Amino acid sequence: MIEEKGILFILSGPSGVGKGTVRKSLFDKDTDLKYSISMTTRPPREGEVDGVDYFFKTKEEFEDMIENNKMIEYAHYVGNYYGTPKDYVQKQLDNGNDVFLEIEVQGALQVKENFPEGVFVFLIPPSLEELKDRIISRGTETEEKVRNRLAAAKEEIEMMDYYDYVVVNDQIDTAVQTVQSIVRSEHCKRERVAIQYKKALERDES
Ligand SMILES: Nc1ncnc2c1ncn2[C@@H]1O[C@H](COP(=O)(O)OP(=O)(O)OP(=O)(O)O)[C@@H](O)[C@H]1O
Ligand SMILES: Nc1nc2c(ncn2[C@@H]2O[C@H](COP(=O)(O)O)[C@@H](O)[C@H]2O)c(=O)[nH]1
Repeated sequence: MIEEKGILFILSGPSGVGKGTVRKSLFDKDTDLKYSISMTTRPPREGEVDGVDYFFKTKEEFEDMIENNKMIEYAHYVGNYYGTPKDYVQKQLDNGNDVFLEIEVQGALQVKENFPEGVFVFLIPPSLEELKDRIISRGTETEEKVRNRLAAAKEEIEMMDYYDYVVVNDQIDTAVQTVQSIVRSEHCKRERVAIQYKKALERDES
């Protein structure tokens, strides 16, 4: 009997490109995916709920998780820690469920080392001007933070070659459909491989 593990999908890209917007819209359509809620030391924004948007932790709590090897990846991004707790992701994958991470680039590259079979999707903005407008119009960051996030964005965009897919988030509906097609086609691909593998085993046994 072959245990079929779930697929790990990683959506990454610069701050403000629309990762959260795309992910929420995708989850409205694709209920089979499991979203891994990240942990962070940044304070909650207005309307954000602990355990829904993030697990909000103190620096000490976060560092304790790191020391106890309980994170799949983590990054220190523009003044705060962000990371993916290990237990939930591992359990879902072991149960055959597909898991979706929405994380920044340093973390995605760590995941690639430990889960090279993951599917890595990079979201890019139509232009840097549009990226700046999106971060500013969201209204969540101070001027200094916008500057820091844009500086990080320029370095992050250079890393897109490490990803399996690059999707331009110009029109939101098109970007969501593209990510949904990637999820579906990767799923079909793995199912096909599993079927071929089972057939090969059956042939060997007979
Ligand atoms: N295709 C799009 N066209 C225009 N505006 C968009 C588009 N996609 C997202 N936005 C807007 O851009 C802003 C940033 O989007 P969002 O918060 O989803 O980005 P993000 O990549 O998740 O950011 P962060 O990494 O900082 O969490 C939001 O105000 C969102 O409504
Ligand atoms: N490496 C990780 N990055 C993460 C994780 N969760 C979110 N993020 C990314 O951090 C930045 C900033 O997020 P914000 O909510 O303060 O705007 C953004 O790019 C997120 O995608 C994580 O678990 N690991």
